Amino acid sequence: MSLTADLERGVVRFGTLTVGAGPVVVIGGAGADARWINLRENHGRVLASESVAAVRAGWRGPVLVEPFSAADLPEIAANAVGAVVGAAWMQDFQLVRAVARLGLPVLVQRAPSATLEEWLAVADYCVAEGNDRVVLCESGSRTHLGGVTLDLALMRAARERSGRPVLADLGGDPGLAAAAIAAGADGLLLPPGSTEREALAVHEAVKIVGAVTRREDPGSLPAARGAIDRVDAALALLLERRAELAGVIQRLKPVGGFAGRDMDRERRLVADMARRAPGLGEDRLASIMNAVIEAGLHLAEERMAADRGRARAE
Ligand SMILES: O=C(O)C(=O)C[C@]1(C(=O)O)C=C[C@@H](O)C=C1
Repeated sequence: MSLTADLERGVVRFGTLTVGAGPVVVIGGAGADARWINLRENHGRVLASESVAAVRAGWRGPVLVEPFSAADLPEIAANAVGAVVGAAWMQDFQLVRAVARLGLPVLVQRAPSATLEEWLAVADYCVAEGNDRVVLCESGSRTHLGGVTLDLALMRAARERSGRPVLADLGGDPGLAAAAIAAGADGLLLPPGSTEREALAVHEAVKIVGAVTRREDPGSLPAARGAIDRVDAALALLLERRAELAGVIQRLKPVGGFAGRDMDRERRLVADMARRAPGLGEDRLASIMNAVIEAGLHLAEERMAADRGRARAE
C-alpha cells in the first residue's frame, strides 16, 4: 500500500520551472519558485508592460501573466514564461485560442461553476491551436457561504483524466496546502497578497507532505540533493516527535530509561518497520533504530534528571 497513488503525470516547463515532475512548485508569495501577475486586477488601466516591469524589477525568475485582453498578448509573449487563462474568463474561447497561439505553456484555471468536462475542454482548445503545454489549476467553486471551496477531488479527477499536471489555487485558504499536496497537486498558487507567514507554512508543507506523499525521480545532483533535503526535513520532524513520545514512555514505565530497556519490543518495532523499508531490511534498520532509541533514552534521562534537580531545589 502506498500513500502516493503513482499516477502518471505529464511534465510542463515554464522557463526554468518544471511542473509535474520533481517537487511541488509554489507560484506567488514570498520565496516562490515563480511569480504571477493578473492584469485583470487593474481592469486594464495599467499597461501590461508596466505591471510586468514592476515585478521584473525585483525578480529574475519565471513570471506567468494573465491577460486583461488580447492587447496584452505581445507583452506576455516577450516577457513571460507562461500565460494564465483566468477562472473569470475560462470560456472566452477567442481569447483562450489567442493565448494558446502564443506558444507559451498555459495555466488554465477552472471557472467557479465549470464542470470537469468544461474545464478539460479549454485544454482541448489549446491543443487544437497546436499547444499541448497545458497545466490545469483548480481554483475553487462558489459555495452557499459566499466563499470559495477548493475541490480537490475534481483536481485529482482532472489529473487522472488528462494526464496533465494539476495545481491548486490556495487563494482562499493557504492552510489547505498540505491537503492539496496529499491529493496530488503538482503546484500551488498563492495570491500576491499572502503574508510571509502563510507562504512559509506553504513551503513547509511542500517539504514535509511532499516528502511523504510524492515519489521523485531526480535526474541531476542538485535535484537529487533537493529531494533528499526534503526527506531529511520530514525525518527531522518525525525524529523529534519520536523522541518526545519515547520520553513520555520513560515516565510512564515502572522502570524508565536505559535500565528499563526492552529488547523484545525493539526487535518487534524493527521487524514492523522493515515491511515498509524492505530495501534497507531488518539488519540495517536495527542499527539505525538502535541509534535513534539510544538518543531518545539519553534525552529522556537528561530531562528526568533536570526535573529531579528542579524538584530538589524547590
Ligand atoms: O516502548 C518502550 O518500552 C520504550 O521505552 C520506548 C523505546 C523506543 O524508543 O521505542 C525505548 C526503549 C525500549 O527498549 C523500547 C522502546
